[in-house]
Amino acid sequence: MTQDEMKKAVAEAAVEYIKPKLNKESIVGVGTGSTANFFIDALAEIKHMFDGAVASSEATAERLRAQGIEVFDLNAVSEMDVYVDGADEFDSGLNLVKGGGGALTREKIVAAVAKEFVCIVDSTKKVGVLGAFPLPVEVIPMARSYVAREIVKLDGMPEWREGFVTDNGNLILDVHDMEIMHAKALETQLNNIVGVVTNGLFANRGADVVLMGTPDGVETITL
Ligand SMILES: O=C(CO)[C@H](O)[C@H](O)COP(=O)(O)O
Repeated sequence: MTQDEMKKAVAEAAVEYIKPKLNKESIVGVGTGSTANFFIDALAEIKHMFDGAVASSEATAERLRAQGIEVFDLNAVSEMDVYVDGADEFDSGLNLVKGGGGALTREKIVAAVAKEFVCIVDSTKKVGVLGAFPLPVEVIPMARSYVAREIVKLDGMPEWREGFVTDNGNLILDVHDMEIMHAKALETQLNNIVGVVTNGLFANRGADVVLMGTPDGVETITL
């Protein structure tokens, strides 16, 4: 099975988490990236079961609309049962590193609103210790150098993702050489640096379920 086939399999499995709409509005939170794109394709097949979606990026919003799925402003949504998104890494505690596509802040906001976060990954994303994938940190442009210096004090090696601007008009520092032993604490510590918008650690609100595509099929992992 190729990596793409594993991504497609988990995306299709995630559709099972969409509850049919009963007497209330049913809005699905949708992540960003190649695995999330497979999920959007799978969602399009069951459009009749929900009212619309909240997108975690402009790219996702465009793809949802292209599939005929209505995109809602998060401010107009008071309740969301499920958020489905990929990840760059996950560990056995269902802590995640996300933001390879630069959409981490909106992803974290939509995940925060959802009752359940279903993370869809292929087996290459499973790690013993987070941090081999450079940890993205979204920063306000004028704070870039200051935040980079503060990250160096935390033993990280920040690299400016030059030329990339987030959907929020900010910049990304990718932090290399972090062996993340205390994900929750580091997530908070990075967020406390003035000028940081958010960082790609999803530990204080990690995934509730990870669906992992393997060559033998989809594994469901919960705590
Ligand atoms: O966090 C993300 C985007 O900001 C993605 O979920 C993450 O990068 C995984 O992407 P892919 O599904 O393409 O491997």
